[in-house]
Amino acid sequence: RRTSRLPLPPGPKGLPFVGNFWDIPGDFEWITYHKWCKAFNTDILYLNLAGTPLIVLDSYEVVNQLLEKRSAVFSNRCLDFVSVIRVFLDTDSFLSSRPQFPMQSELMGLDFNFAFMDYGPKWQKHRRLMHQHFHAGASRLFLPHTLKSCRNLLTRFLDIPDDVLGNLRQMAGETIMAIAYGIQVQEYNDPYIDIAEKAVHTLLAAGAPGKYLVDTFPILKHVPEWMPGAGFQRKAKEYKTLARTMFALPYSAAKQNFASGDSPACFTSRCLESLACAKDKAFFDEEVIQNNAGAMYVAGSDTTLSAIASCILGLLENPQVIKRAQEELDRVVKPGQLPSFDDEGSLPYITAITKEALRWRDVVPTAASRKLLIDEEYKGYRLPAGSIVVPNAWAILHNEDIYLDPFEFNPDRFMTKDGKLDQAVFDPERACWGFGRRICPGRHMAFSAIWINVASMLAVFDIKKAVDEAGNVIEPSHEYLSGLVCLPKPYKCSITPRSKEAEELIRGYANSESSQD
Ligand code: HEM
Repeated sequence: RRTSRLPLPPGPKGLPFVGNFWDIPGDFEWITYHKWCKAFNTDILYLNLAGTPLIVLDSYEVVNQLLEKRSAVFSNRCLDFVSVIRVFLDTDSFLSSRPQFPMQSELMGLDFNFAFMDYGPKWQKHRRLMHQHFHAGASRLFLPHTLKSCRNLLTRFLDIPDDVLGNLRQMAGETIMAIAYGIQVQEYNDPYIDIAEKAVHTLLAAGAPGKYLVDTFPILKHVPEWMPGAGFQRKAKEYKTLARTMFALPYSAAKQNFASGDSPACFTSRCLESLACAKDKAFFDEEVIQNNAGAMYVAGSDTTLSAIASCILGLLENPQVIKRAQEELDRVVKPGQLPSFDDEGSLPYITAITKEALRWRDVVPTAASRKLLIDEEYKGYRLPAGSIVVPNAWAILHNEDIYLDPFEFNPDRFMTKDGKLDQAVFDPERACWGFGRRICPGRHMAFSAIWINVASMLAVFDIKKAVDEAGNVIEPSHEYLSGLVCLPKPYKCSITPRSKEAEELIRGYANSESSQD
């Protein structure tokens, strides 16, 4: 009752009925959210999406208070009757649910992807299994797969130096197919990667709140497919088939390999093995394994590709960073060898570059939205139950009070004068993987993949801006595709071996691998 008398957070005034629906841009909306926050001098913004409240959290402080430290917020009011009930009912989940958009959950039938699932026992089952295999220690068991596809990437850059995004996409797909299913994909036109790519792009396209009109006006879900303007119904049907095939096809191949005893160590084989154990049977089943493996491709392929592609863009603009990184690599990595994960502690500058890439062009700028389950209060404002809550990670990672010149790619910001990682600087990993209970469970694996690929590419390649036939430098456009995951548009650059020895090193590795196969 008390909360209902409080004012809503500030925000632009909307029109009757539609509210701010037409004010929110379809692309890069997090930039507009941040501008509004500045204009209203607030870090918590209220928008009205034709009746559905949308709340933007624009600073680390507010995100931390609401999504991470809820227990602290509650301990301030520990005698409050409602708080006590919440603790008993585990409504600690009050901001851990996802908004359910009719396009995704009902029409596309994506409830089997746990990244989109509502908080509850079903989500917990999925999350627990994923955590078991991907926490900091466990995910190290998959590093050999990550290393192998990284080294294959180096060979691809020798053979097709122009196709930056294509090569990175193949590397990311190869890594996940090996880790999730133990499948070694084909070098070109792999059927598993092809179907997964199609499905992922359609899923991510439907991921942003309000992308489809039916998300704002759910009544439209009853419009029949044949009606003019019902294109979304046909799209949804097409996506549903794609996504289901993507989840089922590689899983059944992995299961067959497991049954024939021909399965390399991977997530699926490990889970199937432990399913034989009665204790594990109680908390997961085959459906959970299949859903988790499929979610890995959806959540882990374009994200990893985007981070490395952005990193290359940052390096192209800053040749001095490449020079400093190569000096470090030449000092640490023994001649005739490629970087390995054992070198991580001795290559702080490569770690700084990886962190800067994750900060500079934040891959998931609005993390992933949440649904507020109960009326809440923050700094004297009322946050109504049912609100879509958008944590603006981009605003945190580009906050001038935290980072000097936040739009510059500058890994040196993470280094101390004596060449160590500066622990005093706000770590972008506190925002780029999301927050609280829904924080990215693949973050350890993803960080390792980005780190080893950046280290290895810099160790053996010179990376420069491309030059056209007349000798003019081709400036990369720095254009991005906006979406739940932000991806750079294809760009040109020059990636050439640093020396004859570097080329031989890459080829030598590829030859030794193929003789082992
Ligand atoms: C650069 C790479 C990556 C980035 C930037 C990234 C970022 C994120 C973010 C921001 C979220 C939303 C968190 C939230 O709601 O607060 C998320 C969720 C998720 N990520 Fe990642 N991710 C990456 C790679 C991966 C990889 C490699 C995997 C799998 C192996 C993965 C699996 C997931 C899953 C399953 C979720 C949903 C978690 C849930 O809803 O409980 N991600 N990720």
